[in-house]
Amino acid sequence: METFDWDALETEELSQATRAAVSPVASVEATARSRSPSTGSGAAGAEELSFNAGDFPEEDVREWYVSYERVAVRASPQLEGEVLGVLARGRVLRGILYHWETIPWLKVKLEDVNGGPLAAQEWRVELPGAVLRRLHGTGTVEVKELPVGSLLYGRPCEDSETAQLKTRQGRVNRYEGGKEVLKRLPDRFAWILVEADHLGLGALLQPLVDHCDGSDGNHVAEPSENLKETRAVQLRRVRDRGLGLFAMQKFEQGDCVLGDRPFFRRPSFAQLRQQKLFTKSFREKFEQIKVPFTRGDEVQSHIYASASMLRSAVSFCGASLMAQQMILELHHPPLSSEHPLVRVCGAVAKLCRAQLPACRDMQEELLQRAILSIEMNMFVGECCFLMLSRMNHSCFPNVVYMSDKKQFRALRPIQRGEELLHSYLGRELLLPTELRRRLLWRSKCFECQCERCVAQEDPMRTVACSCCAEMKEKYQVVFDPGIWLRADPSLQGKQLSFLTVGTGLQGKGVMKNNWLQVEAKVGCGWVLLDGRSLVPPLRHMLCVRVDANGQPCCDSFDGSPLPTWPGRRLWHAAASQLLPPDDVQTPVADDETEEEAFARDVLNDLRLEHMLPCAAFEEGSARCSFDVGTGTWQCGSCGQQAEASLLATERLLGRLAERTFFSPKMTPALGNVSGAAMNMGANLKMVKRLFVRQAFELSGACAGVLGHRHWSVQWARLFLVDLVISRLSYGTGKGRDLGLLMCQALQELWSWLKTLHLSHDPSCFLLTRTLEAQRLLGSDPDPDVREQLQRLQALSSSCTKQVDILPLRPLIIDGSISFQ
Ligand SMILES: C[S@@+](CC[C@H](N)C(=O)[O-])C[C@H]1O[C@@H](n2cnc3c(N)ncnc32)[C@H](O)[C@@H]1O
Repeated sequence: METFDWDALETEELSQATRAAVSPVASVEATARSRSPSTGSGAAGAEELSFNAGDFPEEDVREWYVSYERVAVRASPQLEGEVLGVLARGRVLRGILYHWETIPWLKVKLEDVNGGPLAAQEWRVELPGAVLRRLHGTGTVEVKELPVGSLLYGRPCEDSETAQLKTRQGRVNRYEGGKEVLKRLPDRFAWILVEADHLGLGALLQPLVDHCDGSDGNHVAEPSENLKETRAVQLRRVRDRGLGLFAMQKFEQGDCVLGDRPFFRRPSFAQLRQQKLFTKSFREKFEQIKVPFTRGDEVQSHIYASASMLRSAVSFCGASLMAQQMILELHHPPLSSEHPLVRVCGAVAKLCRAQLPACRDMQEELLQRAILSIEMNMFVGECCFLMLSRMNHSCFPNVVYMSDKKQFRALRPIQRGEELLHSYLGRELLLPTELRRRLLWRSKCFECQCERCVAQEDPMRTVACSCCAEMKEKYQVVFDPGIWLRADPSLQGKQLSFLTVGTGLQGKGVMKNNWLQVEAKVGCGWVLLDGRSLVPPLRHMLCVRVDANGQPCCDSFDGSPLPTWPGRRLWHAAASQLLPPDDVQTPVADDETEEEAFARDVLNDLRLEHMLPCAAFEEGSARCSFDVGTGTWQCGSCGQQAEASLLATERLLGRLAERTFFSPKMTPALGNVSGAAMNMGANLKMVKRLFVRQAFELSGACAGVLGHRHWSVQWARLFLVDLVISRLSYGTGKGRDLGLLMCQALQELWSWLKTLHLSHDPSCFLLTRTLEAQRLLGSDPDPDVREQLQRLQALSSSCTKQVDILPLRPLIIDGSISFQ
């Protein structure tokens, strides 16, 4: 789509504005008087139109916004009035409504609409001695002396030792010998036609109304009666959120709700690098910018200055005046905010201004606000919009942004009066509430209050019910020659029967200090599970869990889960298929980082009693839902609460999962990547073997402690799918077995996403992978593979994908392919 050329417009507009501004003020008044102002009737009851400078009573000023594509700002309230500027749809203005021969006009301060804090103002030379100077090398040269009474158009520039006025022609000192040489003239006013029904255009401006959601008994705001809304979308003020966009008509799923043209594009870092702006000393100082970020009782981290902030600073300074003003008008936190991002942007602005010639002339505070504003309002594709940027966020959005078309489409039917909400998050939508809110607070400085974030239950944190599964759990006596079945859970308990090694037992779901209540052929009673709890300890398990086929799932020596335990089975199989045997078995790698060592310790220390029973992994096993308010899990089937200690374990595993699956660590580039490898796609990432092994161990721990429905396990599955797709595409591998693992993981992911009732169809996250899996395995004659493919086909053919939220990540394991 073509971008509107704001620069071209501004040149034209500014030259006209300059002409108007330097012409005598009286000429505007004369024009107005000639149209018999006494015929007008102001919105606030003004009987006469007056264009005198001071006539702008604050009590009559209201907020408006431009609802037509573009509107002209004129020197007088008449269609022939000189055009001083053009405003785009979405601009918000403060002005007073007047009627001029029944036609409504809005009176605005010219400075407000034509540059805002950056606007050039009108100045007059008051005393002799004003000299226009041009910059020359490191100093200035005198151009000419300006006679008393000359009018100038420019902006004060306070950064030099002497206060100056910066005009297009050069600079003029504002004070000489302590006296004011230049005097600023009062504000000028301009006019904008509010409604153009008589021209067949309808409303051009709309009053900015407050939105009432009805919760306080008020009606949902409707368009003003006088000014009928002709647009499908309206801008309103929303409590605690600034502005927001609202539907003025019904939309069906898939309808285009709103499109816009970007007014600003941020250049890529490569483009900036070409300008050789950044010196070594700049870089060093830049890299030191960081501010601590703490939230609640979470571990403290830092917010660092980012390269995108630099790009914002430089591109803002190089943007047209109009674009600069529009950026500053977009929503951003006040500079008084305590949010660390505000301080980081302040430090970046200060550094840029001090060290980059491109930013030297910009006021520090404006630059800080600009960087913040761009951070808050940037869209995919590095664009800023006027209208689209007013859309608020929800983790349960009703519209989705299509970056190729630069428009929003309805994700579901939308009613008239509903707020239009899109998600600022992409794949992060698949994170639990706590993490989503943290991310939004960190990057966009607000506490999300959407229905997903304030819901009592967080389905992302659903875990398997250990109690229910325990009821179905099977055990086997492994201690030779056998153990006693006792009437009570104690060594003093009456001996009921001797159970010989190999005896099968059915768990009753009750465990007390390592004593398990069981049902044996001979009757009910208690057995001790772990011999290590005896005094002196036996250093051996007495009974271990067995799966549905009677196969032991735990090591008979220390009770640790075997690869056959359902919690680990998939991940052990994945590691064996994708990693060389040495990597699966080696306990500690030489090049282990501190972070990796920490993760290993966490996994080793995981308490065995948290490990779920085998039955927890069976189809349809009971689940515990997470209550966000109390931080507890409760089973929907047996009503039992999970152990309180599970919360800390789940948080720890979640933190590791976030680091591991959400932002997989990449191995630094390994030598030269040959042309053949380049064909594999620009985003090919290489992951360390050790990292993959640990990731699978973590996957097993997450699944084994939390069950198959927890978000961390889903991210582990996505990681597995991406690894397998990459392996089947680019490397060598046992295609059939890997293919089966991938198909199963994909199906589980589809079924999980369906249970979440998200706004987006599961295909927005999974279709690319599913189609890729079908393509890669399409020619495999194996009947098991064909059956899996048919299931995937059924999923992919019945979906309504609108966007690709989670693009495929080609992840190559270090050493698994050759670049020769
Ligand atoms: C891109 S702007 C959206 C439009 C903005 N409300 C305005 O007045 O222009 C993003 C900012 O809007 C606010 N915001 C957006 N969604 C919100 C939400 N769900 N809850 C609270 N504030 C929100 C935040 O201050 C955020 O930084």
